[in-house]
Amino acid sequence: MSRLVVVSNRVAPIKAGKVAAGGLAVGVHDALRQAGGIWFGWSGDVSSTPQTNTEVVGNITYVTMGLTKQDYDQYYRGFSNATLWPIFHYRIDLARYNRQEYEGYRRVNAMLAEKLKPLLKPDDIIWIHDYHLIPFAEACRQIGIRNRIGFFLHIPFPPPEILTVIPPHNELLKTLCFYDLIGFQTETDRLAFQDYMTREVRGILETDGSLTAYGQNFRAGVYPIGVVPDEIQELAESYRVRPRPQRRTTDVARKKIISVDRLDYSKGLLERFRAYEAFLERYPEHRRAVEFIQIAPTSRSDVKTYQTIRQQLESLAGHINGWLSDLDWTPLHYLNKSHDRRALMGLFREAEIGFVTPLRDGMNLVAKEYVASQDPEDPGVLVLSRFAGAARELTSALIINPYDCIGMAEALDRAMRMSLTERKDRYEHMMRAIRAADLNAWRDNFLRDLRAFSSRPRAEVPSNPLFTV
Ligand SMILES: O=P(O)(O)OC[C@H]1O[C@H](O[C@H]2O[C@H](CO)[C@@H](O)[C@H](O)[C@H]2O)[C@H](O)[C@@H](O)[C@@H]1O
Ligand SMILES: O=c1ccn([C@@H]2O[C@H](COP(=O)(O)OP(=O)(O)O)[C@@H](O)[C@H]2O)c(=O)[nH]1
Repeated sequence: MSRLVVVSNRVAPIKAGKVAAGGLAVGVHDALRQAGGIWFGWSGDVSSTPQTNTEVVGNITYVTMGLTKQDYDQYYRGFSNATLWPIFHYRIDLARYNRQEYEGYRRVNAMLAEKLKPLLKPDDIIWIHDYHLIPFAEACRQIGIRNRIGFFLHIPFPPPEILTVIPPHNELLKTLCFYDLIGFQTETDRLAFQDYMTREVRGILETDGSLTAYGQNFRAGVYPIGVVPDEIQELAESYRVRPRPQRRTTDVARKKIISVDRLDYSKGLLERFRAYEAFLERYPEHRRAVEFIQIAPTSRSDVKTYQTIRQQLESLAGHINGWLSDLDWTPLHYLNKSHDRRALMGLFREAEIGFVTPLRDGMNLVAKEYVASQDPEDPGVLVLSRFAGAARELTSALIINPYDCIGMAEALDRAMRMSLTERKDRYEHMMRAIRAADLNAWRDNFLRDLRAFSSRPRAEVPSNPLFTV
């Protein structure tokens, strides 16, 4: 069997016990642990003399490299997270474009491809992850790498009307055509991509389902990322059996609502806080009977839009607690610290309601983790945004629209009152969906299709001196 080489901007922490907040790191790590191979990407270090580091842990060889400050600013902070991220999450209002940043993004992709080349064997399968690395395959082809290369987009793919806001959208999307297989989280994302390729650049949808555009023939498919439900169950249970601090006899048993997200404007945190406030206003009978725990580790905190949302959240959390708290009741616990997986799964199991309300999200693994952590005999209720990729599979959650504040408040009230029978019915239905599309299925289906779509002669790739290192 050919070796798997994974390339992603973010590589999960190599040291055991360190927290990887972010679905890509969690999902890819689990997938590589099964198959073994190389994981190649950014170390997270920024310095004037970037180092390459190789470390072997079990069956995974981690090859990570630092970035210069200029590369980091242009490639990661700039084009990836201030242009692509907001636009791919339908937030044109938060996006900006800078031509130097785009050139830096292309340059870093070319540099990474050069660094990867000497590590490759001819029959390696290369699996590239996410929006930071859209031009990676083209950069590989330009330097003569002939291996099969697949790409998985973890975030949504916007409709052409939104995508074309990116000034070099044509040039950028052309580079995607150098992959053999392109994977999306949902059918909506795949269709938006197909729409762009056929309407915008007059690509052809072939009778075998493949696409031809810019002289390249490639495939696009849907591979929803999943979790490993049994492992999550075990983590959640083992957390619960740990001794708990003695409760005071006067302590009230309160229901818990839990949310866990990177602190990102795409996650709908402001709307969620406002909905919780509306819920306590409209249903005063629930006051003191509930507490909301929001875990939101800071993310990309040197990008302006992330600093703004953080300030807004601090102010709103202070406002809610200021007007509602009592000496013996804090309605909202807002924590910026990241937590390890065991603790999170334990907290999910203890919470009666999982409140997952992104404005737009590729998948949202937290939604699946919340369900998989539950006690099957007494499961909690998932309240889930229709705009999370996970809503396509978890149709038995209480589906809400995160732009509808009162609708979310009503869903919380319904979740608080839901009977055990209904909770179990919904839980069992969701668990069937989670098991049917678990993490192994995600990895196996993608790699099966990539292997099946065998290498074939490709059109010549003219090398572009601007992006050659
Ligand atoms: O690497 P960072 O800039 O710190 O950000 C963390 C990751 O965030 C995004 O995760 C996405 O992938 C998840 C798993 O497929 C998916 O459930 C979620 O909806 C996405 O937002 C990002 O796509 C990753 O590249 C980042 O590493
Ligand atoms: O303090 C934290 C916060 C989050 N996570 C994990 O980070 C992932 C977040 O993935 P998701 O798909 O929900 O969103 P993303 O952050 O990738 O956009 C999930 O596996 C969480 O359990 C974690 O381990 N510790």
